[in-house]
Amino acid sequence: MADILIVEARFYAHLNDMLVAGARAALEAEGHKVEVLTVPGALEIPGAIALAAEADRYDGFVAIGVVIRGETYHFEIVAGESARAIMALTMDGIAIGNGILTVENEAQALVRADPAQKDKGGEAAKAALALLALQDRFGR
Ligand SMILES: Nc1c(NC[C@H](O)[C@H](O)[C@H](O)CO)[nH]c(=O)[nH]c1=O
Ligand SMILES: CC(=O)[C@@H](O)COP(=O)(O)O
Repeated sequence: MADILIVEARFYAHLNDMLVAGARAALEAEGHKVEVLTVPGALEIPGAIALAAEADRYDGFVAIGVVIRGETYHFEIVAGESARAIMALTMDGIAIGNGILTVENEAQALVRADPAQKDKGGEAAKAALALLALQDRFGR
């Protein structure tokens, strides 16, 4: 049994609820313990994971959020920098599944967030578990 922290950016609450539900279901189906930490936006997710990882209480993390393209370059910053920083933490050996959607519109997000459709929250949770299994395999 692993202790997993879901870090969710509640920028689009109704979409996040679906993503978190999918992630939680995938983790609890395999008997893992789940906590949820909420931050304002996707840009805060990597910093929150870095802080939580220092506390040494969690085996792995699932990043949950939705970034929808607006009118300005802000989309590129939020989508790209959150992914870049999560990847940097992953390369430091922290098991993170990235479930931050980066989409053109809400319709794309709905299909991907819905656990009964593309279930990207559940997919991210399974990715975190896959990295944890690799840590076990390689003795980290
Ligand atoms: N536009 C979106 C944001 N923007 C907010 C940033 O993530 C951040 O909270 C702010 O710049 C303060 O540091 N966040 C999302 O999660 N989704 C968006 O579409
Ligand atoms: C992440 C975004 O692109 C969006 O929320 C910001 O919208 P805008 O570029 O229209 O300010």
